[in-house]
Amino acid sequence: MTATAPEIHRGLSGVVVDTTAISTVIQETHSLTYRGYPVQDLAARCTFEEVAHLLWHGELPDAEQLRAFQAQERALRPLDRTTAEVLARLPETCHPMDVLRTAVSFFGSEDPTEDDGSIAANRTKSLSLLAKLPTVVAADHRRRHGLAPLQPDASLGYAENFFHMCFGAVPDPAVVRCFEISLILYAEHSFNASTFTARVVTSTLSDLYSAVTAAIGALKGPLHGGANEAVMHMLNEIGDPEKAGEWLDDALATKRKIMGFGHRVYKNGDSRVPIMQEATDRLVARAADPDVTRLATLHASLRHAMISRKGIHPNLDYPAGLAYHLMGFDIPTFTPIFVMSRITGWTAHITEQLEHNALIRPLGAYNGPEQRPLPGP
Ligand SMILES: CC(=O)SCCNC(=O)CCNC(=O)[C@H](O)C(C)(C)COP(=O)(O)OP(=O)(O)OC[C@H]1O[C@@H](n2cnc3c(N)ncnc32)[C@H](O)[C@@H]1OP(=O)(O)O
Ligand SMILES: O=C([O-])CC(=O)C(=O)O
Repeated sequence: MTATAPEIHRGLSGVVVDTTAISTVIQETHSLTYRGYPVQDLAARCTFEEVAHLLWHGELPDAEQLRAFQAQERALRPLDRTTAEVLARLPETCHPMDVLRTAVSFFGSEDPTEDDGSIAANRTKSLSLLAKLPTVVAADHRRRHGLAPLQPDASLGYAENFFHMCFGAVPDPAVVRCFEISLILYAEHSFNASTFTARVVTSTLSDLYSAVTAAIGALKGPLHGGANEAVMHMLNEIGDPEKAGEWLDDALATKRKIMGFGHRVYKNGDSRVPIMQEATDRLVARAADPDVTRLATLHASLRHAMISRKGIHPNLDYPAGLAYHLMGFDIPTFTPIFVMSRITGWTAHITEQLEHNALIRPLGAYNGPEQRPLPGP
């Protein structure tokens, strides 16, 4: 009697592994909700801090809760001297995602409550990471440009403070708002690869820092968060809007993946793209610069060509990559900004995993050699 071959779901495609109350991606209607609220409404009406509270606590904060949340986040922003020294010793060629991964791992080693996995302890750690990650990203951004780090400014909101720490100035509120919209859109996306990674690590009852460190590693890859950087490299490679179609034909002929396009869940368009594209278009209009207009034309031409040639739509990384460039960030900062936002979703999932934990351990269908004896003697 031959055993029936197991059904294999490569890449876990289409597999439902657990329930979640944090967000849902409805591919049929291209919609996304966080705790039931449509993401486009959150992007239109909320601050990133309110969305972080929503993801962690299940509800938007009232005025008093928001004040307390902001005060705690602002107080936790500075890095201690040891962390700053450790990060300053990393090679200057080190990718900022490696800097962040090291920073989170180091935060864990310094935290005497590292192994306390209670909800209360994990909330404190999550807030501390939310507050400190921008300080790390901004210090590293400045280091790449030969500049000394700037201390966080507790009078500024999350998004404004990040600009201040990177550039020593806060831009026009319209630019800050576009940035904040990107943070809201990047905050959470159900069982994506990095969140699933965090849940796998958490399912072994390992600590939150280990789960977040692993999630950063998963996000770094160009098939996931690293795509927002790859988008900008690709636009630079094409250079000329006139060449978009020809470049795409050559790339597709060599089976190259076009960065910022396609999605495992959305097959007819990512629900977040129209909101981010509108925000990016506002940055383009505001710049009123021929080079920016050229870049935006190239961006639009490639999008149209990809949809018409392959029927494959852009994902959030496509407009976000261009937006971050227009805001003045260098390319290696793009995926770390994604981390500054997704830390909210990851840590909400870590809590949810712990509340109903089951060790995550799938099976593999073995296709190696039959059992055999070791070579003699
Ligand atoms: C925030 C985020 O993480 S969003 C994702 C960011 N990643 C990217 O932008 C990287 C580029 N995109 C991709 O590599 C893919 O679309 C993924 C990894 C995101 C999704 O991949 P999957 O769900 O596994 O789809 P899969 O790779 O099987 O694609 C199905 C078909 O569409 C093609 N396809 C999908 N995306 C692309 C793309 N970006 N460029 C070219 N072809 C593509 C595949 O080649 C495949 O074609 P085939 O059936 O002829 O072999
Ligand atoms: O859901 C996914 O697979 C990837 C994604 O868009 C995200 O993590 O924001």
